[in-house]
Amino acid sequence: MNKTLLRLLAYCKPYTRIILAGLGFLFLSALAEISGPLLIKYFIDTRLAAGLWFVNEIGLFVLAYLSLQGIAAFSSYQQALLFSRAAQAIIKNLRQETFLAALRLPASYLDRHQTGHLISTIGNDTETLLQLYIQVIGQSIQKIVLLTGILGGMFWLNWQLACLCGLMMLATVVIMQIYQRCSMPWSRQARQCLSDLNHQLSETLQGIPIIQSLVQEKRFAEKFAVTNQQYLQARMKVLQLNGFLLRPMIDLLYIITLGSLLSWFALQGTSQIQVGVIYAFVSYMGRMIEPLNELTNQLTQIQQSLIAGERIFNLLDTEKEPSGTYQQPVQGNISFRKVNFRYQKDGELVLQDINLELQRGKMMALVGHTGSGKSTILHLLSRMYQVTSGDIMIEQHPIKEWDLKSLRSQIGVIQQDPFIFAGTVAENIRFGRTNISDDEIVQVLTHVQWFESMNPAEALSMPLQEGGKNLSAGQRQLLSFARALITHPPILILDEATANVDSQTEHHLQQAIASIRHQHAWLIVAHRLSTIVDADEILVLQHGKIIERGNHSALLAANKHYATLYQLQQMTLS
Ligand SMILES: Nc1ncnc2c1ncn2[C@@H]1O[C@H](COP(=O)(O)OP(=O)(O)OP(=O)(O)O)[C@@H](O)[C@H]1O
Repeated sequence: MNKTLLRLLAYCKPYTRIILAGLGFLFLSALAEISGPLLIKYFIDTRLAAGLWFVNEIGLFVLAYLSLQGIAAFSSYQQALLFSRAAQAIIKNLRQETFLAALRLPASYLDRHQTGHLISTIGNDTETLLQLYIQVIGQSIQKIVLLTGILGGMFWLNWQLACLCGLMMLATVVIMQIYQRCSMPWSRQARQCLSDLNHQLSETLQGIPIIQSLVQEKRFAEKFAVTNQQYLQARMKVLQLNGFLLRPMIDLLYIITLGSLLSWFALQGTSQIQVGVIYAFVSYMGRMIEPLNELTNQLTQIQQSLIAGERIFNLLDTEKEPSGTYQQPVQGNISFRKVNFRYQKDGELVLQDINLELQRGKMMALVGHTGSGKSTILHLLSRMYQVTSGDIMIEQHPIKEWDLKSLRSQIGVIQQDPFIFAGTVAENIRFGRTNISDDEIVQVLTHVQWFESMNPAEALSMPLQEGGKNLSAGQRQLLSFARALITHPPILILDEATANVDSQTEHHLQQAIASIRHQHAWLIVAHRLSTIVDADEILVLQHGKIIERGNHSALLAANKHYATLYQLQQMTLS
């Protein structure tokens, strides 16, 4: 059996009871369906053909037949209900598992995969699987049981004719296999197109302001239309294969079998074959075509689900970020030893031979041209990526041996463009850390000068829109400062953290930083050199290498790269 299918079926385990109850109803429904024609056959052969008409008996036969139909309908409804219940619960678990897996994806994975594709997997693919659980577990089993029962009933009536019908079913399975082979690539393409559509949608929605300001709506609409068309073509191809190959072939088989049966009956004459048998066979053939048709219809759906399952398992099987077990309160002692790093395995080295030492109470600044590798050093320290070679030591312990959660909770990161979640200011600062009190939040907001721009009484409960759209870029940075500072992490990483605030606010922030400077180890990236002149050490980076190091006055005295950069900025300012 298909590996993905087996793995998907394993998710049914916690719901074995519900599924078994569903199976019970399913067998009952199939039994009732199969018994109907046998009852009529018995009535025709033993009563009708023999001319025995007893009104009481006819009433009993009618009642029995109607009861069988009632049982079949009720059981069928119950089994559908039970299987749907199990399926919904399984999908809920699977969606949660996929979301959790997405939350733990390493940064390197996110670099290589588009967000829209992930949304598609968590949203669309799990929903597609719902059909698999309802149809495979529920309806397909029901149809297969029903077909097997019908075939059994046929064998009991006449084995030669039953063989003929069995051959028809065998031929149907072969046709289904061929169909599956032919349509699988198109089904796969359809899912990929759907995923691409989601990706384009998410990217476009995020970029609407820039698209509108550069008047690029038409180009984006055309790009979307191309993928949309490809999706339609792939879906149509599957439908065409279904309509032109699968359905006609099965219908043809059915007609041939039915024709053969009728010819057989005509040749044999009613003397040799009871009329009841003829009725039962024709009735069974009629009942056979419906589940066969439904099975073929479900085949496309099942195929889509298997592809969706493959995509979900690819996400679930993605290697998690490796984490060590070492845990200890961090003091703020950091060292980089001969660190080399590349983002992609076969990519260029982005950092080469990086050596640095930083202690609590000290401030180190990284400066250099755009793309010189400053942010990458910060990413490595917060263990978003692993070094290619060399070592990063925290408290004399290799960073790879640290427990990731413990390490990250002791590092505060303040970014240039921090992400703000929809919620209140207080919720964004607290960020799930329930031990933080409102007073502490007010304290930290005062510290970062937040109340300069907002009334303290309203600030905490102020609702923030998704991405902090109702805040200025500077306010978002202040909020990010508050979020990082509130837990007093021993290590603080600032990546262009004051780039968006005005000079006065920046001055206040500098004062705030100065007042707590001795409590943390600071690693700061700044383009505005005026903000880092009092750093204990400044590293100047170029093409991933440290080309100069020293404090501000030493670097000015050296009159090299840093001095030129500084003088250029001073000239621009004046
Ligand atoms: N996720 C990534 N995948 C691949 N390459 C990356 C990735 N992030 C950065 N790079 C590359 O690594 C190099 C260093 O980037 P980095 O962001 O560290 O530079 P930076 O000095 O911080 O630049 P800036 O001052 O513009 O922020 C650049 O060439 C960049 O293209």
